[in-house]
Amino acid sequence: MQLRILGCSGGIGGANRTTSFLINDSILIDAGTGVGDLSFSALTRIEHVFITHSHLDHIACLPMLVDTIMGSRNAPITVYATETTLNVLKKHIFNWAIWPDFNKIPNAKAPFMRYSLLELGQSCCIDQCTITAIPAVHTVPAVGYKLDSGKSAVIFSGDSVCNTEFWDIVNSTENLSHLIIETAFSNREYELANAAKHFCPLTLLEQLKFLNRPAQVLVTHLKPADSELTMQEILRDHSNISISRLEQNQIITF
Ligand SMILES: Nc1ncnc2c1ncn2[C@@H]1O[C@@H]2COP(=O)(O)O[C@H]2[C@H]1O
Repeated sequence: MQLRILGCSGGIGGANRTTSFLINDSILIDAGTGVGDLSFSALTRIEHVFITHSHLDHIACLPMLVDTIMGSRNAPITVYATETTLNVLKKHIFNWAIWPDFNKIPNAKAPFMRYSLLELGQSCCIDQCTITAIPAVHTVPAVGYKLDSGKSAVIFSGDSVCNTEFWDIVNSTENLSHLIIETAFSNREYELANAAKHFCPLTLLEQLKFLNRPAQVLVTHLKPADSELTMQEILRDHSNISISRLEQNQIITF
């Protein structure tokens, strides 16, 4: 199974694309601006979109994805998220003002897009990949995802400062191969990181002390202003962890 990183930046500009990961051809984890680089035919193969939370950098391409492929698929595209996140999408995005309600187009019985509730702790198995919503702590209700092929598992923190339950799940995942974890800001933005409920290297490395499995740690969601500095601070101060920057277009086999 392949996880392709379409975007993993905390912002835009130049080659930066915001969070979106593609599993094989058909499953998206978040729909940030990285989705926009896919070819039209690759877009039409997307069937399932799992959303971590409602922030724009994680959903920016969802409305245009649905509009672009609507006439080219026989089945609706399914958007999975928690109830709160689905309600935000319904009320604030697919509300006819920001974007048409593709859950009612061409008609409510056979729409181009349907919603599927996936609550915290729930799993969904698609094409032999089990996707489980795991706890996240952010400024809006959020989840991370565990992606398990059976052979190995990748855990994605989403936008989150971690909590005990998160580490319990990470540490009890016996086949864990990769942990994708966010660090948006450098240490000089310590206060902003705390206010925005993101990690900076200081808080990330404190939390990584709870990791007791030999997984490859991949850092995501670096804000462009300080991305180099943030990685330097992580690499300078970490100890005994296999840690590197998650790269756009990286392919993780799991
Ligand atoms: N007080 C704040 N709380 C939350 N986000 C903030 C705040 N001030 C600035 N931001 C920015 O708003 C962004 C919203 O998306 P992010 O969570 O990726 O990152 C957040 C920060 O970069």
